Amino acid sequence: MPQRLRDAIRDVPDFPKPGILFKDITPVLADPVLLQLSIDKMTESASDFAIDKVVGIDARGFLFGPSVALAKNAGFVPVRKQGKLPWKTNSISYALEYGENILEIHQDAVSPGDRVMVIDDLLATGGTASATVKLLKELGAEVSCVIFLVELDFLDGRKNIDCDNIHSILNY
Ligand SMILES: O=P(O)(O)OC[C@H]1O[C@H](OP(=O)(O)OP(=O)(O)O)[C@H](O)[C@@H]1O
Ligand SMILES: Nc1ncnc2[nH]cnc12
Repeated sequence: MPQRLRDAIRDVPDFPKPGILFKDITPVLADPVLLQLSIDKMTESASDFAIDKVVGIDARGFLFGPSVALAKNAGFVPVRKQGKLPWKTNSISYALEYGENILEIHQDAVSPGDRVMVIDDLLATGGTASATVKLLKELGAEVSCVIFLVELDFLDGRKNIDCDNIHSILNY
């Protein structure tokens, strides 16, 4: 079954920039069996942790985060690209495999001592996830684990993320 998941992820060369091999997860989303499997595997990866909040990263972390949050009996918190969150925010600039941007979180989205799990679809350089972990730690949260569907091993992005428990369902 994980092989079916791996086979469903489509390689798109030179997107969004020349030289980038883009891993397209939309065929996984379109298949209810593979979507459920992805959510189940991501949830299982965090089975050792009691979690107060699941944090999803804009935008593809939102595709899995709320379902995993429900499975973990936890709330969901969005970390968003700049200018999308209406209340008081903390922000951080970061670089990713093909650009740079600013991420924001609501200042009241997590409380000091909250045990949080971070979810995204893919780990490349780790710039995005590392910035998210920094935002959460600034607010006093305890980042229990960081979970991805896909990890690009050759970029070694996990070394940039300040968390002892990083797990991916599929490695390339
Ligand atoms: O490990 P990194 O090098 O930081 O790259 C990984 C990030 O890049 C993608 O997001 P993107 O910024 O393309 O946004 P999207 O989810 O809105 O497509 C992906 O969903 C991760 O969030
Ligand atoms: N190669 C890649 N494929 C899909 N999403 C990405 N985000 C960063 N790098 C990526």
